Amino acid sequence: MNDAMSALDGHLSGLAAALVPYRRTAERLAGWGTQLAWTLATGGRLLAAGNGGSAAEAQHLTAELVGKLRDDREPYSAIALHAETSSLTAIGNDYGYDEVFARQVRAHGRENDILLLMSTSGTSTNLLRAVEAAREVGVRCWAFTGPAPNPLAEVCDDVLAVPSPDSQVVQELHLVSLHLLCEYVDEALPLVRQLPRTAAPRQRRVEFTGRLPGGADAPALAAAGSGPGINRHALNGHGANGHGANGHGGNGHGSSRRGCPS
Ligand SMILES: O=C(CO)[C@@H](O)[C@H](O)[C@H](O)[C@H](O)COP(=O)(O)O
Repeated sequence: MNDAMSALDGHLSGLAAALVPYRRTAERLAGWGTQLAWTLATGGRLLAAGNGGSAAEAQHLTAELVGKLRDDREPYSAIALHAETSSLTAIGNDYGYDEVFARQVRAHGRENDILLLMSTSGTSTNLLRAVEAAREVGVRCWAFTGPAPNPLAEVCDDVLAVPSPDSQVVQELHLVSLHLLCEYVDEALPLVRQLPRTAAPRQRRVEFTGRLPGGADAPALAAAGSGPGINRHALNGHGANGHGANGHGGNGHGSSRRGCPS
């Protein structure tokens, strides 16, 4: 057997060995698809990031959502953070490479958004910092990683950990996973479009302690029934908005799940 053939056989046998355990862990993608469809259909956004080969995968995913997977549908908001080259280089230059995603999460992330991080090792510091930033702004975190346990898997809300010791195989199954995720999003969209739109699009959580522009304060509005579950910690800078109140306060962990059909 020549070298080319042994590389071929070695690679394919590594891929084949990972498929059965991958099949089990990938079952979670159907639920992720429903949650992501709900997020996107209610004005939320997907933020995605990775380094190197995983950056290309993250960018592939956002392209499927902003464009389309297969059939025509409305475009959805999805940003690959590493592809923001001027922001990436400026933040890297001014704050260090560990901050390149975290600062963008603080800038773009809103409640009801999802951050999907891709990493073969699960140890990249800039991704771990991005999770910390997501906690601050109430964005839910998912990760595609290599084998668990790993640090990124530990800190995210959910993880798809590809059970292969080969980072190339991990990346290849991440590509399968992002395609599946988009398939599940497209499947779920007709269903979630029928649900009441309870989320406020693009709303940043802001601590609010003073009076509203109209003169009333938040507890008075809540007592008057201005919005079910109104939460003064979830008010935006323009006054009360009952749609943005989730009743979870500032826990930063999955607080964007209000009404989500998970
Ligand atoms: O594509 C590959 C290896 O397959 C490389 O470019 C790889 O993505 C880079 O070394 C990354 O920096 C690895 O980061 P991570 O996957 O461990 O988070």
